[in-house]
Amino acid sequence: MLLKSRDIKKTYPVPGKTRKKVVQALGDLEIQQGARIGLMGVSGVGKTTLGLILAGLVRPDSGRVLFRDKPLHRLRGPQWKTMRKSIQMVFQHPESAFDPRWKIRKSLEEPFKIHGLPIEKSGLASALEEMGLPEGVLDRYPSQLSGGELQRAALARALCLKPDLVVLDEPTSMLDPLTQSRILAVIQKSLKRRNTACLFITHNLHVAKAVCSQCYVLEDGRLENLF
Ligand SMILES: Nc1ncnc2c1ncn2[C@@H]1O[C@H](COP(=O)(O)OP(=O)(O)OP(=O)(O)O)[C@@H](O)[C@H]1O
Repeated sequence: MLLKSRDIKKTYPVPGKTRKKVVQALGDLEIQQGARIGLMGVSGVGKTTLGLILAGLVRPDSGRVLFRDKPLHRLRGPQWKTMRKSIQMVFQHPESAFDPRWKIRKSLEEPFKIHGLPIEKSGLASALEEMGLPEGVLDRYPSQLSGGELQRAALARALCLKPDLVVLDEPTSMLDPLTQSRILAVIQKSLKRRNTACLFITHNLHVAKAVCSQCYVLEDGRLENLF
């Protein structure tokens, strides 16, 4: 098993109130190597929170996340670094995922530097090209790209690291329907080629059915199998 979570609970402070906001994902969620798993649920139910926890970016207050059968949030040193490279997340709001002071090239190169991997210049350009973006995008700042272009640059950045799992949080929400269907096809091809698993967070049942072989719904703090 690549990743497994059980009975996740996370609380957030609410400004001006003593009672905290509780986000729960009770039950099991399992992701096998190469699987395409959907996650649906109404707005505010906690899908992004669960995605962040599964990607190792937020620590739950209670519950368990196992990455390759080891407690994810207890990994340290080289094991933590390996997990950080193996699990990538593409955020719903791509502008928050790019440093506004950096050109796209630096943002795409940075993860390679962090993980001590060689940077293939042509690799970056072809990752962008795969997402329908010209190489010239590398020399632009995030503010010089549209929301949809940034979203595609974020997908290129995550996938060119060849992760084992990518958490995609509404990764095509800013794209027009035509580009959306093209990019969804590209995402699926890329996942299949590298046997990359994905957790696909979406509000769109048609998209979930097109992309995923299995889909969970988070409802009233419980994970249920939708299909
Ligand atoms: N950093 C935070 N601080 C305080 N509250 C937060 C924080 N992040 C999320 N929340 C709250 O936790 C709840 C779950 O948020 P989350 O973004 O996980 O939901 P979601 O299902 O992804 O929603 P959407 O479909 O609208 O993106 C919401 O009520 C939200 O306001």
